[in-house]
Amino acid sequence: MTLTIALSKGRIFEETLPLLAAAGIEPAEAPESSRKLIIGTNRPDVRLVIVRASDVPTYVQYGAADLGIAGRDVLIEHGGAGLYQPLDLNIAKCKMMVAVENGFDYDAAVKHGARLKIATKYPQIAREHFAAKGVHVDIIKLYGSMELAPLVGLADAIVDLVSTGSTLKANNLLAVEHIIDISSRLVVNQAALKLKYDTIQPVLDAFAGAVSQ
Ligand SMILES: Nc1ncnc2c1ncn2[C@@H]1O[C@H](COP(=O)(O)OP(=O)(O)OP(=O)(O)O)[C@@H](O)[C@H]1O
Ligand SMILES: O=P(O)(O)OC[C@H]1O[C@H](OP(=O)(O)OP(=O)(O)O)[C@H](O)[C@@H]1O
Repeated sequence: MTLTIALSKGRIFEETLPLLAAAGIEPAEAPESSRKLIIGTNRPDVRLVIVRASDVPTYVQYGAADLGIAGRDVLIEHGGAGLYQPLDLNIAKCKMMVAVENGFDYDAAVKHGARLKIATKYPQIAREHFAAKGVHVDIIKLYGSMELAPLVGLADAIVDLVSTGSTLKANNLLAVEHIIDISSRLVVNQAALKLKYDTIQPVLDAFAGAVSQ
């Protein structure tokens, strides 16, 4: 039975390579240099499909891929329906943060009960965070370049991923609140796990053994 693994290009693909190697899987091509969306491997029974990071849970949910690797951010926004999440892979690590333009008094705005405009690619995470704090917000959904929003008056604050902090710094922004730690997880289609148990379980075991703490 063929095993299909959904991955996104870039950091997740790169950081997944050692885990795949531990399971005896080597991609035949690198997605960065190939236009192909289905990539074979050294194992005739394993193929990779290359999709947008935020589409990985959808492919796995509907069984178009048996396994996938997705960030906790993406999984929370997706909701996780139909997905088994057996393993935190400890890769693509970063933090979900609230950030504002330098000089904006975030604490005062929150204290005064002002209604804040929040630009983000992660509306679910943002909504839950501010609801838990009892802060009223209008969420403005963006698909990228969130850092621009406070600089041009689109939003008071952003909810975005931060790793080194250099993107915030380059745009005169300051992180004011930590929401959650993010890393990527292995996701498995629940039906596939039963039907293809003999193929999937050794891959899960190999990944678990190769996760760095
Ligand atoms: N700067 C970062 N450092 C470490 N991990 C990150 C960083 N930015 C994002 N991530 C994590 O890596 C995952 C994949 O990020 P990537 O940049 O490949 O896709 P994306 O551009 O966020 O998604 P899409 O292409 O679907 O819009 C994210 O979902 C997140 O969990
Ligand atoms: O704190 P830093 O180390 O600067 O990382 C943070 C940046 O990383 C992510 O963008 P990414 O590099 O994935 O660019 P993209 O969203 O345009 O793919 C995220 O959206 C931030 O903009």
